[in-house]
Amino acid sequence: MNSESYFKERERGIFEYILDNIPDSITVVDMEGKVIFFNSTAEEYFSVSKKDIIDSDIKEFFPNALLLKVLEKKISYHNIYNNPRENSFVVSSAVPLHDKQGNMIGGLARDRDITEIVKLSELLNKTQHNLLKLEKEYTKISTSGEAYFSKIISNNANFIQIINLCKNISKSPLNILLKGESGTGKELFAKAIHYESERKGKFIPINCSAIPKELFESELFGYEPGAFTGARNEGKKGKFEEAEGGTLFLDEIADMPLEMQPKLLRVLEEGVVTRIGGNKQRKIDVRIISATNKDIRTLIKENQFRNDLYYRLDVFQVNIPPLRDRKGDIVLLANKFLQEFCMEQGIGIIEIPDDILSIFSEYNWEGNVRELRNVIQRSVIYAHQNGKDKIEKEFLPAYMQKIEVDEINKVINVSQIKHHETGLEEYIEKIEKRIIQNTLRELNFNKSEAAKRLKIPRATLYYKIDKYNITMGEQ
Ligand SMILES: Nc1ncnc2c1ncn2[C@@H]1O[C@H](COP(=O)(O)OP(=O)(O)OP(=O)(O)O)[C@@H](O)[C@H]1O
Repeated sequence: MNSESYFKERERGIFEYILDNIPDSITVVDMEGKVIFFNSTAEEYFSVSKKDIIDSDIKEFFPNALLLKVLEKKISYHNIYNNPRENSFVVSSAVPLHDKQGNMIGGLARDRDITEIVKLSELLNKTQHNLLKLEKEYTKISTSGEAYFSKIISNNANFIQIINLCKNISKSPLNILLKGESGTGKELFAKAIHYESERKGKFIPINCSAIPKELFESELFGYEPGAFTGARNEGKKGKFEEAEGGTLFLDEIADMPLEMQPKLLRVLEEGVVTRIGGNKQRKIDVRIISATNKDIRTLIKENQFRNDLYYRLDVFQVNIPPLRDRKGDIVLLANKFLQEFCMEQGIGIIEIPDDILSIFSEYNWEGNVRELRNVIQRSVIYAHQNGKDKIEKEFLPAYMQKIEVDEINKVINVSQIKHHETGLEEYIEKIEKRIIQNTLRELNFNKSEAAKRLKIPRATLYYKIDKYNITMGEQ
């Protein structure tokens, strides 16, 4: 072999090596359809060996090969989807080959295996389908009564009783009056009762203190086309109609204008509404849950609220206690909100140290759970911005920072102390022992100084040191 043909042969070797190692299959045919090149990837794709196919007619192996069309029509084909074998998918392109003078001398086909992509896309379709199913399930569950009641958390026995009571009455058609300070969770209760009731219609909330007096009637009962200037041409459904088959939540009911009250009473008594400007009576099946933080009986005495309406609304009364009367819930709720916000912000859990919990349990919480939620949200943001993993006093609102915490509260979280398995006496003795030990240690085990500090006779101190088996000196 002369040197020129040696180099040509070598070049061809390198060229073949490259083509054998690309992820696409390559097939080259001459004008008669004889296979003159078939790379290793093609061998794998089509399970045909080079030695069998080279110099053979491509028709014998692939009667529908795209290359046959190229030879016949002398044009290129690009990205043709092909399924040559079961469970095997390729995208093929085939082009004519020309010599330097522009004469067609054969064709080249390139096939890209997309089996994995097709399988992944099938998997994605299946996953999307399942996700859709799960989304539907989730919507069903998350709007169920159980889901709503599980949002109301408490470890206060009285409060838990109230939750259970509400669950029990939710399926009855009784109108309910929820009484409680602002932010105690009245709306949360109203929603939970509605969803637990399994009433088919919607839950429609309306805040009586937020609607201008003049618009009240049209908001509640709706209006017919052209009922008044500024009315919509097509008329409008009122909240009663929107809540058909469901629940109408009248929040801040005490703020219902006096002149509206007899109209509401009539609807409740007759079970029909008539839109403003119309005379068609529409039968309605709506359960009313109302809520107030005012004492309606006082308003009745002051002629600000109608007695007869009050009795229609207050068929069943639920009193929701303020947060300050269920101190144990403060820690529980604070931690729940903390977790929620940290998750929402995508940050690690921030701790609420005991001294902050002591401030929380000392504070009056006029704004109840809503205020607690806001304080936690604000503190988490400040802690995160300052790169802290704990809530510090300065992250609290200024009015809370001023709160002086009771001495015992500082050491132990009083609101957390409850029945202890050792029994009261033994528990108190443990605390007493710890106080004596700490005082002695602080005073370098000087007993007479410790007795003075603890304001007990020396003999009593000796007795207790003996009783509790307190060792003198650092351990
Ligand atoms: N026991 C509870 N458990 C969990 N979250 C609660 C609880 N009570 C109230 N919340 C939350 O506190 C916030 C205030 O509750 P809600 O709006 O129901 O109070 P409200 O009594 O209706 O207030 P207002 O009288 O001002 O309308 C809401 O974010 C609610 O989810």
